[in-house]
Amino acid sequence: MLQSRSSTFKMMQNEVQADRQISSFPKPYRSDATPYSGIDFDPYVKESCCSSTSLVAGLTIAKVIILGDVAVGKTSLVNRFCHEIFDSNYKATIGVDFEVEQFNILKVPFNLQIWDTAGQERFKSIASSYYRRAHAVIITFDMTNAISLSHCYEWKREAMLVNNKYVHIFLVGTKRDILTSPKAFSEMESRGMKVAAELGAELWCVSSRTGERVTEMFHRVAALTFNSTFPRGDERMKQVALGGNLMPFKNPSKMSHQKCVSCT
Ligand SMILES: Nc1nc2c(ncn2[C@@H]2O[C@H](COP(=O)(O)OP(=O)(O)OP(=O)(O)O)[C@@H](O)[C@H]2O)c(=O)[nH]1
Ligand SMILES: [Mg+2]
Repeated sequence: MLQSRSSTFKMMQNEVQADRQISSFPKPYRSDATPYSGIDFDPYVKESCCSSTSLVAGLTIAKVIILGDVAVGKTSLVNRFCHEIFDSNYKATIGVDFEVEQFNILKVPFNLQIWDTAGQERFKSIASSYYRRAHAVIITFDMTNAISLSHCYEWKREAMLVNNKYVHIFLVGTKRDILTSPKAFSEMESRGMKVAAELGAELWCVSSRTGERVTEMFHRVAALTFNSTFPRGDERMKQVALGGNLMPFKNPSKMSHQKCVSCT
Protein backbone atom coordinates (compact mmCIF):
# COMPACT_ATOMS: atom_id res chain seq x y z
CA MET A 1 0.00 0.00 0.00
CA LEU A 2 1.46 3.36 -1.00
CA GLN A 3 1.27 5.70 1.91
CA SER A 4 3.10 8.97 2.42
CA ARG A 5 4.22 9.60 5.94
CA SER A 6 6.50 12.25 4.54
CA SER A 7 7.81 15.43 6.06
CA THR A 8 5.55 17.65 3.96
CA PHE A 9 4.90 19.96 6.87
CA LYS A 10 8.59 20.41 7.59
CA MET A 11 9.17 21.09 3.88
CA MET A 12 6.47 23.73 3.79
CA GLN A 13 8.01 25.37 6.83
CA ASN A 14 11.45 25.19 5.21
CA GLU A 15 12.83 23.71 8.40
CA VAL A 16 15.84 21.49 8.11
CA GLN A 17 16.90 19.58 11.20
CA ALA A 18 20.40 20.18 12.53
CA ASP A 19 21.38 16.59 11.74
CA ARG A 20 20.36 17.03 8.11
CA GLN A 21 22.95 19.73 7.45
CA ILE A 22 25.89 18.42 5.44
CA SER A 23 28.84 20.76 5.05
CA SER A 24 31.64 18.32 4.34
CA PHE A 25 31.75 15.23 2.18
CA PRO A 26 30.75 12.18 4.27
CA LYS A 27 33.21 9.30 4.41
CA PRO A 28 32.37 5.77 3.27
CA TYR A 29 31.92 2.97 5.81
CA ARG A 30 35.31 1.58 4.72
CA SER A 31 37.58 3.13 2.11
CA ASP A 32 38.33 -0.40 0.80
CA ALA A 33 34.65 -1.24 0.35
CA THR A 34 33.44 1.44 -2.05
CA PRO A 35 33.67 2.11 -5.77
CA TYR A 36 33.09 5.84 -5.04
CA SER A 37 36.61 7.04 -4.44
CA GLY A 38 36.03 10.83 -4.48
CA ILE A 39 36.92 12.47 -1.19
CA ASP A 40 35.09 15.75 -1.75
CA PHE A 41 32.22 17.32 -3.67
CA ASP A 42 32.89 18.13 -7.31
CA PRO A 43 34.74 21.50 -7.41
CA TYR A 44 32.04 22.92 -9.71
CA VAL A 45 29.32 21.91 -7.23
CA LYS A 46 31.22 23.40 -4.32
CA GLU A 47 31.92 26.62 -6.12
CA SER A 48 28.30 26.97 -7.27
CA CYS A 49 26.95 26.31 -3.79
CA CYS A 50 29.39 28.38 -1.82
CA SER A 51 29.83 31.44 -4.02
CA SER A 52 27.90 34.26 -2.40
CA THR A 53 27.18 35.80 -5.81
CA SER A 54 25.82 32.60 -7.32
CA LEU A 55 22.11 31.85 -7.56
CA VAL A 56 21.57 28.16 -7.11
CA ALA A 57 18.79 26.52 -9.06
CA GLY A 58 17.45 24.19 -6.37
CA LEU A 59 15.45 22.44 -4.99
CA THR A 60 16.77 19.13 -6.19
CA ILE A 61 15.31 15.74 -5.39
CA ALA A 62 16.94 12.36 -5.60
CA LYS A 63 15.08 9.07 -5.54
CA VAL A 64 16.42 6.21 -3.46
CA ILE A 65 14.93 2.73 -3.50
CA ILE A 66 15.49 0.15 -0.77
CA LEU A 67 15.36 -3.49 -1.82
CA GLY A 68 16.07 -6.82 -0.15
CA ASP A 69 14.59 -10.06 1.13
CA VAL A 70 11.57 -10.23 3.37
CA ALA A 71 12.18 -9.11 6.98
CA VAL A 72 15.83 -8.12 6.51
CA GLY A 73 15.01 -4.75 8.08
CA LYS A 74 14.26 -2.29 5.27
CA THR A 75 11.36 -0.56 7.01
CA SER A 76 13.25 -0.49 10.30
CA LEU A 77 16.12 1.30 8.55
CA VAL A 78 13.79 3.99 7.22
CA ASN A 79 11.98 4.33 10.55
CA ARG A 80 15.25 4.71 12.43
CA PHE A 81 16.53 7.39 10.07
CA CYS A 82 13.32 9.33 9.46
CA HIS A 83 11.55 8.95 12.82
CA GLU A 84 14.24 7.79 15.27
CA ILE A 85 12.10 4.83 16.25
CA PHE A 86 12.62 1.07 16.33
CA ASP A 87 9.90 -1.58 16.67
CA SER A 88 10.92 -5.15 17.40
CA ASN A 89 7.57 -6.45 16.06
CA TYR A 90 7.54 -7.38 12.39
CA LYS A 91 4.91 -5.78 10.18
CA ALA A 92 5.27 -6.62 6.50
CA THR A 93 5.34 -3.76 4.02
CA ILE A 94 2.50 -4.05 1.53
CA GLY A 95 3.78 -2.85 -1.86
CA VAL A 96 5.74 0.34 -1.14
CA ASP A 97 5.91 3.23 1.31
CA PHE A 98 7.88 6.40 0.87
CA GLU A 99 9.38 9.19 2.92
CA VAL A 100 10.89 12.51 1.93
CA GLU A 101 13.78 13.77 4.01
CA GLN A 102 14.95 17.34 3.62
CA PHE A 103 18.65 18.17 3.80
CA ASN A 104 20.78 21.25 3.45
CA ILE A 105 23.89 20.26 1.57
CA LEU A 106 26.52 22.98 1.24
CA LYS A 107 23.64 25.23 2.34
CA VAL A 108 21.49 24.20 -0.63
CA PRO A 109 18.12 22.50 0.01
CA PHE A 110 18.05 18.92 -1.17
CA ASN A 111 15.41 16.23 -0.73
CA LEU A 112 15.91 12.51 -0.55
CA GLN A 113 12.83 10.60 -1.59
CA ILE A 114 13.19 7.21 0.10
CA TRP A 115 11.12 4.33 -1.27
CA ASP A 116 10.75 1.36 1.09
CA THR A 117 9.68 -1.70 -0.91
CA ALA A 118 8.12 -4.98 0.14
CA GLY A 119 10.37 -8.04 0.25
CA GLN A 120 7.47 -10.49 0.12
CA GLU A 121 7.18 -12.25 -3.22
CA ARG A 122 3.44 -11.63 -3.54
CA PHE A 123 3.96 -7.83 -3.48
CA LYS A 124 6.92 -7.87 -5.86
CA SER A 125 5.02 -6.80 -8.98
CA ILE A 126 3.60 -3.73 -7.19
CA ALA A 127 6.94 -2.83 -5.63
CA SER A 128 9.00 -3.28 -8.79
CA SER A 129 6.87 -0.77 -10.68
CA TYR A 130 8.47 1.89 -8.42
CA TYR A 131 12.09 0.93 -9.13
CA ARG A 132 12.60 3.15 -12.15
CA ARG A 133 14.38 6.52 -12.26
CA ALA A 134 16.32 5.88 -9.07
CA HIS A 135 19.49 7.82 -8.31
CA ALA A 136 20.54 5.34 -5.65
CA VAL A 137 19.67 1.73 -4.88
CA ILE A 138 20.12 0.41 -1.35
CA ILE A 139 20.25 -3.39 -1.43
CA THR A 140 19.86 -4.79 2.06
CA PHE A 141 20.73 -8.11 3.65
CA ASP A 142 20.40 -9.43 7.19
CA MET A 143 23.86 -9.95 8.72
CA THR A 144 22.53 -12.97 10.60
CA ASN A 145 21.21 -14.61 7.44
CA ALA A 146 23.77 -15.49 4.75
CA ILE A 147 21.04 -16.53 2.30
CA SER A 148 19.73 -12.98 2.24
CA LEU A 149 23.23 -11.86 1.19
CA SER A 150 23.34 -14.39 -1.65
CA HIS A 151 20.03 -12.98 -2.97
CA CYS A 152 21.50 -9.49 -3.39
CA TYR A 153 22.75 -10.29 -6.92
CA GLU A 154 19.17 -10.89 -7.98
CA TRP A 155 17.95 -7.68 -6.30
CA LYS A 156 20.58 -5.71 -8.18
CA ARG A 157 19.70 -7.41 -11.46
CA GLU A 158 16.04 -6.44 -11.04
CA ALA A 159 16.87 -2.84 -10.14
CA MET A 160 19.13 -2.51 -13.17
CA LEU A 161 16.42 -3.70 -15.55
CA VAL A 162 14.82 -0.26 -15.25
CA ASN A 163 17.70 2.00 -14.23
CA ASN A 164 20.83 3.26 -15.95
CA LYS A 165 24.41 2.43 -15.05
CA TYR A 166 24.97 5.79 -13.33
CA VAL A 167 22.82 4.85 -10.35
CA HIS A 168 24.70 4.63 -7.04
CA ILE A 169 24.56 1.17 -5.50
CA PHE A 170 24.81 0.51 -1.76
CA LEU A 171 24.94 -2.90 -0.10
CA VAL A 172 23.71 -2.57 3.47
CA GLY A 173 24.05 -5.31 6.08
CA THR A 174 21.41 -4.87 8.79
CA LYS A 175 21.03 -6.08 12.41
CA ARG A 176 24.73 -5.77 13.26
CA ASP A 177 23.72 -5.52 16.94
CA ILE A 178 22.81 -9.23 16.93
CA LEU A 179 26.34 -10.24 15.92
CA THR A 180 27.88 -9.66 19.34
CA SER A 181 30.89 -11.86 18.67
CA PRO A 182 33.62 -9.81 16.92
CA LYS A 183 34.64 -12.92 14.98
CA ALA A 184 31.12 -13.52 13.65
CA PHE A 185 30.81 -9.84 12.78
CA SER A 186 34.08 -9.62 10.89
CA GLU A 187 33.34 -12.86 9.04
CA MET A 188 30.03 -11.49 7.81
CA GLU A 189 31.56 -8.11 7.04
CA SER A 190 34.20 -9.81 4.86
CA ARG A 191 31.52 -11.73 3.01
CA GLY A 192 29.65 -8.47 2.52
CA MET A 193 32.80 -6.81 1.16
CA LYS A 194 33.25 -9.56 -1.39
CA VAL A 195 29.65 -9.31 -2.61
CA ALA A 196 29.82 -5.50 -2.61
CA ALA A 197 32.91 -5.62 -4.85
CA GLU A 198 31.14 -7.98 -7.25
CA LEU A 199 28.03 -5.79 -7.33
CA GLY A 200 30.02 -2.56 -7.74
CA ALA A 201 28.41 -1.38 -4.51
CA GLU A 202 29.47 0.52 -1.39
CA LEU A 203 29.18 -1.60 1.74
CA TRP A 204 27.67 -0.51 5.08
CA CYS A 205 26.97 -2.58 8.20
CA VAL A 206 24.30 -0.94 10.36
CA SER A 207 21.83 -1.50 13.18
CA SER A 208 18.38 0.02 13.25
CA ARG A 209 17.94 -1.19 16.82
CA THR A 210 20.87 0.85 18.16
CA GLY A 211 21.03 3.34 15.30
CA GLU A 212 24.68 2.52 14.66
CA ARG A 213 25.86 3.92 11.29
CA VAL A 214 22.31 4.55 10.01
CA THR A 215 22.56 8.34 9.81
CA GLU A 216 26.08 8.15 8.39
CA MET A 217 24.89 5.80 5.66
CA PHE A 218 21.98 8.03 4.60
CA HIS A 219 24.21 11.11 4.69
CA ARG A 220 26.56 9.35 2.33
CA VAL A 221 23.65 8.49 0.01
CA ALA A 222 22.45 12.11 0.13
CA ALA A 223 25.90 13.59 -0.57
CA LEU A 224 26.71 11.25 -3.45
CA THR A 225 23.34 11.77 -5.13
CA PHE A 226 23.45 15.55 -4.55
CA ASN A 227 26.90 15.65 -6.15
CA SER A 228 25.80 13.62 -9.16
CA THR A 229 22.41 15.26 -9.77
CA PHE A 230 23.61 18.84 -9.32
CA PRO A 231 22.82 20.66 -12.58
CA ARG A 232 25.83 21.57 -14.67
CA GLY A 233 26.37 23.84 -17.69
CA ASP A 234 23.43 24.08 -20.08
CA GLU A 235 21.14 22.09 -17.85
CA ARG A 236 21.66 24.60 -15.07
CA MET A 237 21.04 27.61 -17.30
CA LYS A 238 17.84 25.99 -18.52
CA GLN A 239 16.65 25.46 -14.96
CA VAL A 240 17.42 29.05 -14.00
CA ALA A 241 15.51 30.27 -17.05
CA LEU A 242 12.56 28.13 -16.02
CA GLY A 243 12.48 29.76 -12.62
CA GLY A 244 14.80 27.47 -10.79
CA ASN A 245 12.37 24.69 -9.98
CA LEU A 246 14.74 21.83 -10.58
CA MET A 247 13.42 18.32 -11.07
CA PRO A 248 16.02 15.95 -12.48
CA PHE A 249 13.44 13.18 -12.86
CA LYS A 250 9.69 12.89 -13.02
CA ASN A 251 8.39 12.98 -9.49
CA PRO A 252 6.07 10.03 -8.87
CA SER A 253 4.56 11.45 -5.70
CA LYS A 254 2.23 14.35 -5.24
CA MET A 255 4.65 16.32 -3.09
CA SER A 256 4.60 20.08 -3.40
CA HIS A 257 7.90 21.65 -4.38
CA GLN A 258 9.62 24.74 -3.20
CA LYS A 259 10.91 27.32 -5.63
CA CYS A 260 14.32 28.68 -6.29
CA VAL A 261 16.55 29.54 -3.35
CA SER A 262 19.65 31.62 -3.24
CA CYS A 263 22.82 30.32 -1.77
CA THR A 264 23.99 32.47 1.10
N1 LIG B 1 17.90 -6.80 16.40
C1 LIG B 1 17.53 -6.15 15.31
N2 LIG B 1 16.34 -6.43 14.71
C2 LIG B 1 16.00 -5.73 13.61
C3 LIG B 1 16.83 -4.75 13.05
N3 LIG B 1 16.24 -4.26 11.95
C4 LIG B 1 15.08 -4.90 11.84
N4 LIG B 1 14.91 -5.79 12.82
C5 LIG B 1 13.74 -6.67 13.05
O1 LIG B 1 13.56 -7.47 11.89
C6 LIG B 1 12.17 -7.66 11.63
C7 LIG B 1 11.85 -7.25 10.21
O2 LIG B 1 12.06 -5.87 10.07
P1 LIG B 1 11.37 -4.99 8.93
O3 LIG B 1 12.06 -3.69 8.95
O4 LIG B 1 9.91 -4.98 9.06
O5 LIG B 1 11.76 -5.84 7.64
P2 LIG B 1 11.44 -5.49 6.11
O6 LIG B 1 12.69 -5.77 5.35
O7 LIG B 1 10.88 -4.14 5.98
O8 LIG B 1 10.35 -6.59 5.75
P3 LIG B 1 9.30 -6.57 4.50
O9 LIG B 1 8.57 -5.28 4.54
O10 LIG B 1 8.37 -7.73 4.70
O11 LIG B 1 10.09 -6.76 3.26
C8 LIG B 1 11.42 -6.85 12.68
O12 LIG B 1 11.02 -7.70 13.73
C9 LIG B 1 12.46 -5.85 13.17
O13 LIG B 1 12.25 -5.45 14.50
C10 LIG B 1 18.08 -4.46 13.72
O14 LIG B 1 18.88 -3.60 13.31
N5 LIG B 1 18.37 -5.19 14.83
MG1 LIG C 1 9.09 -3.47 5.29
